[in-house]
Amino acid sequence: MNPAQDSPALEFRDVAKTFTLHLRGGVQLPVMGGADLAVHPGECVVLGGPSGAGKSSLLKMAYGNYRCDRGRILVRDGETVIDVASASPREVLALRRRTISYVSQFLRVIPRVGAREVVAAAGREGGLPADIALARAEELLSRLNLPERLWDLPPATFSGGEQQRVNIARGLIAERPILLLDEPTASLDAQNRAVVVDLIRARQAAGAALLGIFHDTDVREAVATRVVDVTAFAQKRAA
Ligand SMILES: Nc1ncnc2c1ncn2[C@@H]1O[C@H](COP(=O)(O)OP(=O)(O)OP(=O)(O)O)[C@@H](O)[C@H]1O
Repeated sequence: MNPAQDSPALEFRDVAKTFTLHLRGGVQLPVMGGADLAVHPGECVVLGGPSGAGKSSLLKMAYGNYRCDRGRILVRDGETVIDVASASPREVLALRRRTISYVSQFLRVIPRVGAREVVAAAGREGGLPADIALARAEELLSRLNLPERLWDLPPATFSGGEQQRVNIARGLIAERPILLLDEPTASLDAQNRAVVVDLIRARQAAGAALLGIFHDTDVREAVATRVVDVTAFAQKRAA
């Protein structure tokens, strides 16, 4: 058996995070300490715990948006392992191109770029040839029921649910081995939630490692292979 199959795709080891509020006289806000969590290929680990417990912060640290104060965040990148906690910005950007996708609930809109191109561009950035990226963008947008009349319009004026579907297509088009999902179904109706559940399950069946936050109980039950309550990490934060 290939030992890489058994090793995690993503692993938090003894991770701690305290926010320092510089505009509030440097007030320290400890969020978590001693966070240990491993996500293997083919798993969909769902983060649980009350609002403010640190679920989104864990995802943002794994994506390199937030620094962690202590510990390691190990990402398997092909044959090597990269510690996001100590990686250079250049290494983090390379990981985002090759290895990790992050879907938040909000689309960062690019002015004047149409929805189809927003999605296709994400595919090209992930290494897909232009024609495949375009075809796959169209396939995803139609699967996600985004009306074709909207495909060439910039998503700035789209409804919350329409923007979220463009965002999901953007995050899924490149099929990277690790997928971070921060409430990707928050503004969706039942029909589109079901489509997203199918897309997530397909990525999981293909061997991707998924780590996500889903407040919707039905979605959570449909996709989770394991739920990890982050309250334990919050309890180990600095006093
Ligand atoms: N950029 C930031 N600056 C300061 N504090 C922050 C920042 N981001 C998060 N926090 C604080 O860290 C704590 C954890 O926030 P986080 O968003 O990770 O929680 P969560 O479990 O995802 O919550 P929710 O379920 O409400 O989305 C909160 O108290 C929040 O106020």
